[in-house]
Amino acid sequence: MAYTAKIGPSILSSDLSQLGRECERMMECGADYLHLDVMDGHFVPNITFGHPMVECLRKAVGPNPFFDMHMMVSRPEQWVKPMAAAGANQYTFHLEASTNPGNLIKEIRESGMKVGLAIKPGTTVEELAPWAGQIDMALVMTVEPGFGGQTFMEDMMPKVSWLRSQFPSLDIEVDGGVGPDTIHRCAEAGANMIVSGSAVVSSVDPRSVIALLKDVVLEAIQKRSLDR
Ligand SMILES: O=C(CO)[C@H](O)[C@H](O)COP(=O)(O)O
Repeated sequence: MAYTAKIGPSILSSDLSQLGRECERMMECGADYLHLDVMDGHFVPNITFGHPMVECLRKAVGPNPFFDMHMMVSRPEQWVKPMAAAGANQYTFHLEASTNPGNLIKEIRESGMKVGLAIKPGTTVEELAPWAGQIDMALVMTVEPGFGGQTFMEDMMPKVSWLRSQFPSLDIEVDGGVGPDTIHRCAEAGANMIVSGSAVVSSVDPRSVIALLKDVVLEAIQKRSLDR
């Protein structure tokens, strides 16, 4: 099995005036990567930040933390080069926002970033499937994108199970309402990259929450490999 368990806190729910420090805090608490939510107020009804902020963050936290950019934007092709220059490591765009996913995947790769492809709850996994062989990661949204702190949509889990059965070595990420109460369902379905916002960032003990999430996913991966 090529994939492993990785926990990526979403810093959307953190104190945005202290973003650099919050990112460092998450890494010190055992995060494997950082999930950065870019929202343009058009693709989703909320605005966060863009590449100038990512560039500042990169300078603040140094070269190591892996920046997984979740691009909730209407024109994802517009921000590939600026995000690569700002220090992003992975560029995850929404299938719903792209007119030419094949071309965009190529552009992201050429700019030196890994490629993620996200689907909203209303998009079927079969629509993502034609691109799965060309991407590094599939993101199955487990809330409607736009806001942190929403309720986990368990009915998205068949999408994750299907992807895992069809693409055994693909990184599969879940995002939205994931925490200690919902991680078991994600892990059983086959997700290995876990975005968790409020459950980690607002916890009094983020280190323990990250460790718990990771243990559950590692256990599920181990079980799957024994069952094969
Ligand atoms: O993409 C997102 C919202 O669109 C966030 O990453 C997500 O909601 C994480 O926050 P929480 O774990 O609190 O739901």
